[in-house]
Amino acid sequence: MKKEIKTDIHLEYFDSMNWYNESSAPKNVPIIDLKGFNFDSKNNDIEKIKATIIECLKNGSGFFYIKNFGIEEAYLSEFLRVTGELFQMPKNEKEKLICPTLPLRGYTETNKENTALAINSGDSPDICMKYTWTQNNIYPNIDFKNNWDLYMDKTRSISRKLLELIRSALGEDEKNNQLWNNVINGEGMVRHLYYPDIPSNSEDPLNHNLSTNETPLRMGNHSDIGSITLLYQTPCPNGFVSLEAEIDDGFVGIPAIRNTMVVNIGDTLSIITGGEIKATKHRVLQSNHQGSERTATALFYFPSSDFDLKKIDKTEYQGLIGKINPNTFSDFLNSMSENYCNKNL
Ligand SMILES: O=C(O)CCC(=O)C(=O)O
Ligand SMILES: [Fe+2]
Repeated sequence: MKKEIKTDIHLEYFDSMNWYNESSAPKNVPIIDLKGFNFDSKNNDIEKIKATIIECLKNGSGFFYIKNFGIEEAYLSEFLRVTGELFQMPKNEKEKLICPTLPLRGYTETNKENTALAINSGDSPDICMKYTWTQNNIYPNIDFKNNWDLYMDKTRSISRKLLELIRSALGEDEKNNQLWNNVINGEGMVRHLYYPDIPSNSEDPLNHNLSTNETPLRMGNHSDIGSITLLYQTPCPNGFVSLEAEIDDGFVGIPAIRNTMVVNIGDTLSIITGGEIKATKHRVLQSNHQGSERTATALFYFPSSDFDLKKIDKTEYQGLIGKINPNTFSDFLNSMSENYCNKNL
């Protein structure tokens, strides 16, 4: 049955946001237009798109934008409105959506996770609230559920199609590579991150950056662990560019460009291609000034739960796996999730 989602209510608010335009995309981060794009047809555009993506993933930044990806802005604005309401709920109501058991899902309070620590690439708690959608979800109301189901369906299907393109561009056999099949027939996890306006010099108890001289961060430098990530970000009102990708030994700002999503590759895909394509690290900066509230909605696409880690040299995942010795990707993911919370806070 087709789900009806109300739209357009929130669009005016979108118009007032401080979006960047396409000319602000960094030079090594191409914007790929998927307009009218039929992922199945064999036309020139597909070849051009494949070539641009592969060049970017092999020799470029590993980050690209997509536009005209088939999700209406009116729907996205409604999705963000419904989701924003969750974060505005009273603390005790939000706490009812905290889920202590696996799989990782539901509401997560700010500073409770430490992405960088989880993958051994630093120690910097995530200064954002999160809400996660995967299986056996807990949610505030049916309107919310419908919006999130749809977001999951749409972004999962884009991810899958992009992965099919990448596989074909790499010349991989469509049938016989079981690891690739498990990657393509994967599962999604959607996480919405709400970064409150906590400038790096603020006395807010959630600001852990106050005493450090290093670059103030609200998420430490990391690569994603799945196969591909699609990120829909909204801009900071003060114009601050918060997301940065590590490109050629430096960090490059990835601004929120209206009507685009950011795409990057995770460790799993890098590993199964023998490092041929890269999982670019990235981090999220904290602003020195007020007006730095932002949101990011990530679809992490993971291989199917039976993706056989035994077929992969586990040293490839060293640093992530730690003491655990998982056989399948879902064991791996669950162990990562368990280790994810910053128990020192
Ligand atoms: O907030 C962002 O823009 C990026 C978040 C991110 O990298 C992640 O959750 O893995
Ligand atoms: Fe990430």
